[in-house]
Parts: sequence; C-alpha cells; structure tokens
Amino acid sequence: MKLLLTHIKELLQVREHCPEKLSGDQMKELPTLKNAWLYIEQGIIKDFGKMDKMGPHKGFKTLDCSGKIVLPAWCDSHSHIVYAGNREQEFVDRIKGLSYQQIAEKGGGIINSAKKLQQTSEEDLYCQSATRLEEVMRLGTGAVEIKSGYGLTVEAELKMLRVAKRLAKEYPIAIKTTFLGAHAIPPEYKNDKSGYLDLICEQMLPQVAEDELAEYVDIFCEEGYFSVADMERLLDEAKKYNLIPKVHVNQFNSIGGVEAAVKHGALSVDHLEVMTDEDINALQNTGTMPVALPSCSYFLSIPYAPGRKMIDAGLPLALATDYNPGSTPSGNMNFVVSTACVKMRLTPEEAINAATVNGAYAMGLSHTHGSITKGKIANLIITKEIPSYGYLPYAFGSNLIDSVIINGSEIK
Ligand SMILES: N=CN[C@@H](CCC(=O)O)C(=O)O
Ligand SMILES: [Zn+2]
Repeated sequence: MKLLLTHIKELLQVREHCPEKLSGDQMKELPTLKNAWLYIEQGIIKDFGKMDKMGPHKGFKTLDCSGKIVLPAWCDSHSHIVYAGNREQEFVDRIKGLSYQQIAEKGGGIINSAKKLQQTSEEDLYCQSATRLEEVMRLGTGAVEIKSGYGLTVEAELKMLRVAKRLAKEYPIAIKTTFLGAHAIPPEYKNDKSGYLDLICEQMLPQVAEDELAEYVDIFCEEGYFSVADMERLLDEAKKYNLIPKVHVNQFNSIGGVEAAVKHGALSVDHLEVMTDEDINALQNTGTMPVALPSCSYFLSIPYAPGRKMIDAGLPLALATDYNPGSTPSGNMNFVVSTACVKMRLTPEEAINAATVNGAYAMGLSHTHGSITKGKIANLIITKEIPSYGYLPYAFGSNLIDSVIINGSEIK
C-alpha cells in the first residue's frame, strides 16, 4: 500500500535523526516543514519534503491535506485500559466530600475494580477493553502501554495481561504490557502485605515471565499501598526475569520512591504530583523518564506534576493519560496535551514533544515511534483545517482530528 499526503499545511516533529528523548531546552524546539508532502509505503514513513521539491508519484493513493496539520500519533506510555465496569458512584462520593484515599480505605478504589474484574469473563473483559482501545485510536493514539493491576490474584492478573496481549495481536496499534500485581493490597492479605508480596514474587512474576505476558513491572509506591522497601524487593526479584521497572510514585507523598526507582534502572517514574528538590535531583542525568498524568490531577483535583520546574531543571518529561476507572476515566491524549499547557505551563512545543518523542521513549519505542523520521512506523494524526499547531491545545474542547493513520492505513 502506497499513500502520499500532499499540500500539508505544516508537518510537525520532522527529524532526520530523532534523539531517543528530549530534555530541558531541547523540548522547546519542535521542528516542522511547511507546505509539505509525506510518502508512506508498507506502513512505513518512506520520505517527505517540501511541495516545491516533490517528485512524480504516479499511481499512488493521494490525500490532499491542504489547510491541515500532520503530526505523529500520540504515544501514551501509561494506561490501565484493561478494566471491568466503571466507578461513577465513587466519583459522586468524591463530589460529596470523600477523598480518593478515604474511598480506598472503605474498600472502594482499586479493590472495587479488582472485584469486578475477577467476576468478569476474559471474553467480556476483552470486549470492554477493545471498545476503549478503538476510542483512543480514533483520538489519535498510535502506541499505548497497558498495565495489569486490577486482578490482584494470580489468575486475574494473568487474565488481564492475556487480554492486553490479545489486543496487541488484533489491533494495528503498538501495545506494550506492564505487570502491576503490586497495585493494591487485596482484602485477603489486609494484615499480611508481605504475604501478598510473596505471592507476587513466587507465583505471579514467574508465570508472567514464562508466558511472556509483560516487558515491564510496576508498583504503586505510596503511603497506604507499597513502601520503598516493598518496591526494592519487587524490583530486585523482577530483575531476575528481565522485567524493566516503570513505577507509580509520588502521587500523594514523596517517600523516596523516585530515587529507589532510578537506582533500579527504571525506564520511567510516573505521576509525580508531589516532587521535592531531592526527587528532581535524583532524576538528573539518568535514563529514567519522568511521566506526568495531568488528566488524573484534573479528575481528582490534586496538584499537577511540576512539569515546568522539571523541564527548567533540565529534565525530560513525557505526558500520558493514566486511563483507568478510578482516577482518570479518559484516554484522550489531546486533552492531556492541552491540560499540560494550561495547568503545568508547558508550551505547545514542549507538550507535543512530551506526548510523542518522550512518550515513545517511556515505553521503549523510540526507534519506531514518536517522530516523522524515515523508516519509522507511519502513525499519524491529520488535523482538520486549523490556523496553527498552537490551536490544538488552545481549542481544548473541540475535536480537531480529521483522520488517524496507523501503520500506514486510515482507521475508521
Ligand atoms: N494510583 C494508582 N493507580 C491508578 C488509579 C487506580 C484506581 O483508582 O483505580 C492511577 O495511576 O491513578
Ligand atoms: Zn496509573
């Protein structure tokens, strides 16, 4: 299949050689080509250039992109798309005054989702999750990481990961899977957290590895959930199976999780709503990508990760959705990009870099995704006719996407 996009008003994130990640001042630069063409063959970006230098392309399917902006599809490096049912009652409880933590203490929260998921058949779970995946693809996401963590039993955790793997097989979008058995302490282990960690380390991890269900390992390192010591134990064990850490840290409290994650070679540390100067320092000159989840802050009315401060300190930053039934029932990366500008004071250039190049890095997809580079997968967003790329985060409530191309084909 050969596809030629012509008369593109502006082609964004054009990089001959794309750095694997962008840090500090590098994030200010968003390289673009105006009045451009782009040629796709067999799902790969083959070539691109300015319209005045376009050679003959006879016999190609052509899409006229006059007035439209084209950019790499979003890379959403943190999601919990595989879940069962919803938690709108907890949303109402929060409106009435209960906090996210108080709801969790009453047996709601993650435990509530785990109960639902355990009672849901694998087929039903697949169908519910597929609907969400199709939705986010239409919203411009071309690569997504999916976590387990709503199973909390050996069987239910494996079921979640099998569903994520099946999604990866059935859909053209790139999917990376993460084992998050240490998401919450199940009620059966209420007074025996170390017993639950034994179960994770002795039964879940070996099975996840044997069935090749995940590449990454995650833990919710937070007061009331898992401590830094728990995290160190899990990550040490996971290393034996070559699972790379991508961890939930600093959502409500800074308890030393960032430094410990960096020490264990984490690919990313995610949430970061509460960051001390020590946490920021711990990330300097490391391979660990800080990932902010602004729609979680929006939905829970909690602080936003100090993205401006982190970038000004020279760090890289990625943006992701955190799509899940409790803290972020939205997988809309367009909203994430806009909210990062509005609430975290990222410029449009920084936010787009964070949601493409750096998002790809945070799920190990730097070489294939996140930029308009020859040889990368042709995952693209074609916008409606808009005045400039700054209009994308500006007009935050409008659907500005005309079409989405994944692996070189337009998705419906
Ligand atoms: N904070 C931990 N885990 C999820 C939310 C889980 C839930 O409330 O269901 C998150 O990343 O926000
Ligand atoms: Zn999460």
